[in-house]
Amino acid sequence: MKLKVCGMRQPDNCQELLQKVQPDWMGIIMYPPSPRYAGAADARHLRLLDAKKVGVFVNEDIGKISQAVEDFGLSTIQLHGKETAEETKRIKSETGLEVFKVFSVAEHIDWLQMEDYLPFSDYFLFDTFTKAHGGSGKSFNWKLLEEYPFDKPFLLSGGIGPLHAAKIKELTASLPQMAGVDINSGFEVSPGLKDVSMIGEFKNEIDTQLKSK
Ligand SMILES: O=C(O)c1ccccc1NCC(=O)[C@H](O)[C@H](O)COP(=O)(O)O
Repeated sequence: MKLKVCGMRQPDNCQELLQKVQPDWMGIIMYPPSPRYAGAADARHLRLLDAKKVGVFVNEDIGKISQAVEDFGLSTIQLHGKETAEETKRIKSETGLEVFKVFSVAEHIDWLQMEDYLPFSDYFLFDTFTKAHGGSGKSFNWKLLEEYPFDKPFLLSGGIGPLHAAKIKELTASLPQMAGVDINSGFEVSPGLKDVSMIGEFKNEIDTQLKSK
């Protein structure tokens, strides 16, 4: 089971996470209003980290995305706003990087609107709808994913905490397209600072329960 730890920023915290947990991806928030926003000063140390780094963008200009790819040494672009399929296509082709397209879930999921994104997204990511776009700490109704109609792998996100390991196991057993989880505020000491021990325990738990992924 793949693990993305989002909202990383502080040098010691990033190093500790990489040494002790080795997540598949480390998310860096490129959206200035977020309390987890990482700016130019953070790029100086984040660019040196030997990890797959996901830049999380909200309706961002392609020029700024390309600059951030250089400044932070990104491996992956996460599009967390209302980016169209055409914009997603352009960002994918201009950067040549892995792309996660996010769909924010409120009461229901419109599967049809996702079809256009299939060729330009390496993973879909489902997060809880919030006016702040992400990092809400709230879960959506995961049962909605039982109707997931595509082969495209996806990551589950939104309000995941240490007590969700068993529930995640149940979900992934019936949904092989669920490739992993994205965790954030449920494992924080304060915005942008993670409790690495807690993440390590959670990873062990989902890995033992999900040996096949
Ligand atoms: O984390 C943020 O502050 C954030 C702000 C704006 C857009 C996206 C943001 N986070 C992106 C993520 O991938 C988070 O992991 C995801 O929203 C889940 O967060 P949480 O509900 O805190 O687990």
